Amino acid sequence: MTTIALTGGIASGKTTISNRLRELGAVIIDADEIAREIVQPGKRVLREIVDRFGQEILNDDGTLNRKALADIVFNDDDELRALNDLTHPEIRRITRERIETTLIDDPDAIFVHDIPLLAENRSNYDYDEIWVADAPAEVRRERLMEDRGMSAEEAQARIDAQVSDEERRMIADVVIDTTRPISDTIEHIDEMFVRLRLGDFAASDEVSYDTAPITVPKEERTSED
Ligand SMILES: CC(C)(COP(=O)(O)OP(=O)(O)OC[C@H]1O[C@@H](n2cnc3c(N)ncnc32)[C@H](O)[C@@H]1O)[C@@H](O)C(=O)NCCC(=O)NCCS
Ligand SMILES: Nc1ncnc2c1ncn2[C@@H]1O[C@H](COP(=O)(O)OP(=O)(O)OP(=O)(O)O)[C@@H](O)[C@H]1O
Repeated sequence: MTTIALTGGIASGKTTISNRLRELGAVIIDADEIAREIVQPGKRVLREIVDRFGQEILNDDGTLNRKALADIVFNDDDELRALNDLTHPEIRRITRERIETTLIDDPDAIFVHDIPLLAENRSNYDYDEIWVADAPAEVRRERLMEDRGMSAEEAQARIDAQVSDEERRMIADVVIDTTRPISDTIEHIDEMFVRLRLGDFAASDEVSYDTAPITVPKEERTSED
């Protein structure tokens, strides 16, 4: 088994990269997808979220009103922590379960764990390599406004809820520059996948996840963050 963590700030290009890796034969475990599954109507985690945040975060049909919840949690660190405490243990449990099930069927699988909050949570997984999709916050803010119809304030609030680009790069074994044309990024991914198949890992002893800081206070971030 080979395990790769694919992380990056919001709108950094992770999904574009993981779609290509799936085409190449990797098994993708997508944390955002699992996070959506656990808040479907009838699930325990959704009930707990309603108990904590109130009926206002539900749509009329009983599904989660994602924008209403996003407006609350991405503007208040305590509320975000409360949501994370309700969702992250279950996301971690399902992730482990998926890895174990896949391993039974395919012990040689190349796993790619698409995990946006790896640096934030210092998630305790043992990866062969950590790949970071990297684009400056300004570029990602524009993408969120253009592609996802967010206001500048909404986009900035999401970016501010995450660690800086610099902190993410500190835990990287491989940095993937996603400001380049997508075809260049795909070519880079294809080359790295060949390397993985050969079992030739880029992990450097000098990159130590354990010594990376967890956050840089907002006021100390540089404009490139
Ligand atoms: C608040 C919610 C409902 C907003 O939903 P929405 O559809 O607008 O966003 P979506 O889930 O598609 O996430 C998009 C991106 O937002 C960022 N993001 C999401 N949750 C968080 C969080 N808790 N902290 C920081 N960034 C986050 C990530 O970069 C993610 O890729 C949703 O993000 C959520 O339930 N978050 C808590 C679960 C979680 O932490 N998910 C992240 C992966 S583990
Ligand atoms: N070189 C590139 N590599 C990857 N994505 C790129 C590149 N250039 C532009 N993009 C664009 O960046 C946008 C964000 O990409 P994507 O949806 O893959 O990000 P993401 O990290 O999965 O987002 P989220 O954090 O919301 O899950 C997409 O519109 C994608 O087309």
